Amino acid sequence: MNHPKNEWRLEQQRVDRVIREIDRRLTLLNREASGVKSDIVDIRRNFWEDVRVNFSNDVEIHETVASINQQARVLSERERRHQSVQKQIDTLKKLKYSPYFGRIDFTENGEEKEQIYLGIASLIDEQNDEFLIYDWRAPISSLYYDYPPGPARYRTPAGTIEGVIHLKRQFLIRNGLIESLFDTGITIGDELLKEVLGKQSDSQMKSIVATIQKDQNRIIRNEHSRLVVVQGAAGSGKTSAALQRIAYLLYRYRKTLRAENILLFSPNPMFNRYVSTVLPELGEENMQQTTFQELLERRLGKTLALEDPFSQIEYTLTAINEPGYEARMEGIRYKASRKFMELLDRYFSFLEHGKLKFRDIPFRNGTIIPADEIQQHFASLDPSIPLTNRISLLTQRLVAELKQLAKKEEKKTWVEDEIQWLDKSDYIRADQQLLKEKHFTDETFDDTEREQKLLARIVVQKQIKRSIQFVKHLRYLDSLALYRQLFADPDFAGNELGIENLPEQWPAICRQTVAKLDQRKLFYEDATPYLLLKTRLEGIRTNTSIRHVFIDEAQDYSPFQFSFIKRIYPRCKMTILGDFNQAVFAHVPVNNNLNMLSSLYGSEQTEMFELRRSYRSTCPIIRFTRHLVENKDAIEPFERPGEKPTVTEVSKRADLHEQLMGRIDVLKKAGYKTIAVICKTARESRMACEALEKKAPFPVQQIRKETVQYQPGVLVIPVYLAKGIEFDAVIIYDASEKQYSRKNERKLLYTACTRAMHALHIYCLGRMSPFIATAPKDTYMKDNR
Ligand SMILES: Nc1ncnc2c1ncn2[C@@H]1O[C@H](COP(=O)(O)OP(=O)(O)OP(=O)(O)O)[C@@H](O)[C@H]1O
Repeated sequence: MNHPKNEWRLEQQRVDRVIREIDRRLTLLNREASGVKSDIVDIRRNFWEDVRVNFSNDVEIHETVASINQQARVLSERERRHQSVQKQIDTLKKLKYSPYFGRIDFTENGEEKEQIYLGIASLIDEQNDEFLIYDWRAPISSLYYDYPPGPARYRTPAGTIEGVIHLKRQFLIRNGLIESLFDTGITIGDELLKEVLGKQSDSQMKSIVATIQKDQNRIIRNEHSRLVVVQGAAGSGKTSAALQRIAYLLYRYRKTLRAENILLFSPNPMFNRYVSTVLPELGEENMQQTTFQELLERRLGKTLALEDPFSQIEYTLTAINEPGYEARMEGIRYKASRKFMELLDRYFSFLEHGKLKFRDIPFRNGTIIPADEIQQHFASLDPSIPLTNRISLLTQRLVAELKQLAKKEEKKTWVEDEIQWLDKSDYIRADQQLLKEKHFTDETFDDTEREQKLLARIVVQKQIKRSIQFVKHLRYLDSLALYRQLFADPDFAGNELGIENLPEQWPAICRQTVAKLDQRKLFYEDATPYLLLKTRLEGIRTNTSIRHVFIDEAQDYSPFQFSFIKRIYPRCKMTILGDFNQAVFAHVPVNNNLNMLSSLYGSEQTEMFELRRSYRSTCPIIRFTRHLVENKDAIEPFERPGEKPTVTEVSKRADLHEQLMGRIDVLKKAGYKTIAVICKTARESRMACEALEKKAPFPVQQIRKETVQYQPGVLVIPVYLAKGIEFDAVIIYDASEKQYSRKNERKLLYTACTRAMHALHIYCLGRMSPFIATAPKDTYMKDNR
């Protein structure tokens, strides 16, 4: 819609007025910040002068401690104030650059018309209490995202407010100047969105605050469900909605919720960095981020070498001709399935009525309580007591026994030898103890003997402490041996647990698992089931400080993994986002979907959302990529113009590399900032990178699983590491039928192609993949060389 010049001028005048107000505030806040800062410097410099220090007796010590605490409190109050002022300054600076992005004129029924301007934070004119800017998260702001002009309503804590929107205006303001201004009607084509999406990417994700879509807004503002599940097409804004939702929750619950109470599970370490600028852009601190692998490593400790998911996927894609491959694949799928969960349940019941496995309790270089003695103690406990309670009782008993045994040890000769190696501080401790007991007179025979006894106790305590810790941490319980027992005899599950329908290759799966465990290594697929068994026996260390968990790329998680996360964070709400068309891990069944997640908290506590419209790629790219999946109708393109993807078949690898170089050159000249050559595996990626590096007059970045950050430019990456990330231009290194024709490779190819924002070029060494061949011919341009 065109705007009369006058209208534009009036809006710019308002921007200028708001910026003057921001400047006034900034001057005041900067003054306050420097005052508080000099207070802090003064307090730090004079800390010890202002504290009264006297350690001459108990009363003085007490007063000294109180005085130090008082001074520390003053200091930390000033530091907090400084942080808060600094945060306000940072937000105001962002507002100064771009005060707002939207306006609605709204008449609440029975009230006067109001102009509402939306930005990343609220700003009130202190003279007349007028809202110059409304925070986009304020209740009234939802009108902007939810309705076109016409009747509209929004919810507030006090009830629903109804009225009419007369005008909905979008702005692009940079550096205080209005660059564009659109009024949106009911028409679909969203000019601002087109403009935003048409931009080049860099290596960091952006906030979508100005153009949040209605269906995304429902996810962002959901407050009632314990579990929010989002199934969304590639590029439909799942990650974006998740990050905006975090910002929303931080605003909505600002009195009780902090960024450190929110945890995001990311697909890989590079993704952590990729999304890390979104919340700061909105004036919020970043939530905590982790990967499931990090969680496993923290919980498993260093006792076992754990395979990572990328090594597992690399194996599944490259080891097809190796012996044992089929068994391992079947094992990966089975160990992630509900059937295996049932098997573990039965095994747990079996253990409740049978024997556990124990380790000897160590003391010095030997054993103080052998495993079979622990087994006897355990057998003597009443079997009707629940297993975990019996384990607690056993632990108490063992600790008591260790204390008894320690007394006996004090009399042994090794103790005398060790007394001479004690520290000076141990002698002082013994002397003080004697003094305290008021038995120390002059040098008497009795006192020397008492001192020897005390020193003997100190020697033994130092050693026995380790054994007691060993028991208290339940390391005497050999959970790994119990997990191993499941596989040690392939008939065990059938005969002892009554499990039918074991996988066809169960004996081979058992052999592989045992062989791995005996090397003190753990396949990735064993890690979560093993931890679940371990925690059911030993109890679980829960984390109650986390109140919201977000899981992105959730299609790659198994039911075991969701259960495990739920057990660790028992109090939290969860937001789970995924796309089953991008399930690239071998454990995910081909026809998987996220509906099964409703069983996690029950359907009444769960809300499911679907995002169909894909924003990342141009319309021609989406028209092509949606044919790579089976449910193409669940993907709708956003009308952004661009070139059709190209598909080129070449017969020789040398020609392929030649062609890639030519293509990269054209893309660079066209101004694309991030150009990714996407390979199927890390192995292919290494080879491609070496070949390109030899020819390229520019740097080529090879992305490995350890990579945490990439720079704009040319990069070579295996598809499973590109999850969640996007690039201006994507080149598929080799999409031939050799590479992508099995069922599970369809989703891999779809994931790779959907990383492209503006340009997609597919190369095939030989004939193209059947997944491409079945796409309508008019959705791509074919180029035969
Ligand atoms: N409402 C929106 N306004 C502007 N840009 C948007 C919007 N929604 C999504 N986008 C853009 O679309 C792209 C894809 O978004 P995002 O990465 O959040 O999608 P996704 O569903 O997580 O994708 P994938 O499943 O492929 O990882 C990003 O560049 C994002 O900024």
